[in-house]
Amino acid sequence: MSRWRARPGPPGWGDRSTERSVTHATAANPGRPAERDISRALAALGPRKLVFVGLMGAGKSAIGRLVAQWLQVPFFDSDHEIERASRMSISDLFAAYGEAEFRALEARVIRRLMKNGAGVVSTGGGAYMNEKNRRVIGDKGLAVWLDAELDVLWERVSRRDNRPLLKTEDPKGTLQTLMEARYPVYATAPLRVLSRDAPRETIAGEVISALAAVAAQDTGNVS
Ligand SMILES: Nc1ncnc2c1ncn2[C@@H]1O[C@H](COP(=O)(O)OP(=O)(O)O)[C@@H](O)[C@H]1O
Ligand SMILES: O=C(O)C1=C[C@@H](OP(=O)(O)O)[C@@H](O)[C@H](O)C1
Ligand SMILES: [Mg+2]
Repeated sequence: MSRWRARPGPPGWGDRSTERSVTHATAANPGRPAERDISRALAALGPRKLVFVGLMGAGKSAIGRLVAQWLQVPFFDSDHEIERASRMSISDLFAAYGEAEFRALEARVIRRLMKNGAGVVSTGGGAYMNEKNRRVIGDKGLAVWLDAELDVLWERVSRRDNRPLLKTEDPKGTLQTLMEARYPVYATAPLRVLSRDAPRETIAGEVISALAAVAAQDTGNVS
């Protein structure tokens, strides 16, 4: 058994059906899950990073930030870190140096972000396609795939033109091609949550539940 696993809890621990879900939402924290679920999620995470993967527009950056806020752990967005380090926007980086250079920077940033204990990392949509990135994420983190249908992604990404890979004649078709190539790889992530046309708090709450369920499963294995 690895170090980070949760210890057995009191009777009823893991039997979600017998417990009422008490929400700890406040005006400052609308939709925040019950403290019990937050604790379970943190126990499952241990000293690792929760790493959001998925296609552009899935909500990795938005949901990742909210989950980190609820768990009260540090939040990092790999694209933001790349922009900070290079002092360029992702679009300018692609234009000036090309995708290969961006991917090299991305891999370096991800390796760095996976260090130093618990936290949440939102990756850019291409990061999980790199085998080395998947390895470091698997070693030091727990990946959650925000799975979403094409129309949901398209509705979100078409609002802004900050995604260089979509600067094509048929951006929706490009998104679909990326889906076909990438979804089998995203599907190897240990956790999956369906990102859809629902409030951010709903999706973030389902991420917390998915993490909490990891703790419950582990507890079930300890006897
Ligand atoms: N559940 C949601 N409901 C409505 N809008 C959302 C939801 N999740 C994300 N968004 C919005 O969709 C856009 C893309 O989200 P973002 O977090 O940038 O995705 P990603 O990082 O996966 O590309 C942003 O404007 C974000 O605020
Ligand atoms: O899918 C991709 O290859 C990319 C996704 C973007 O991040 P988001 O997924 O956060 O939009 C960003 O890293 C870059 O434009 C490339
Ligand atoms: Mg993002």
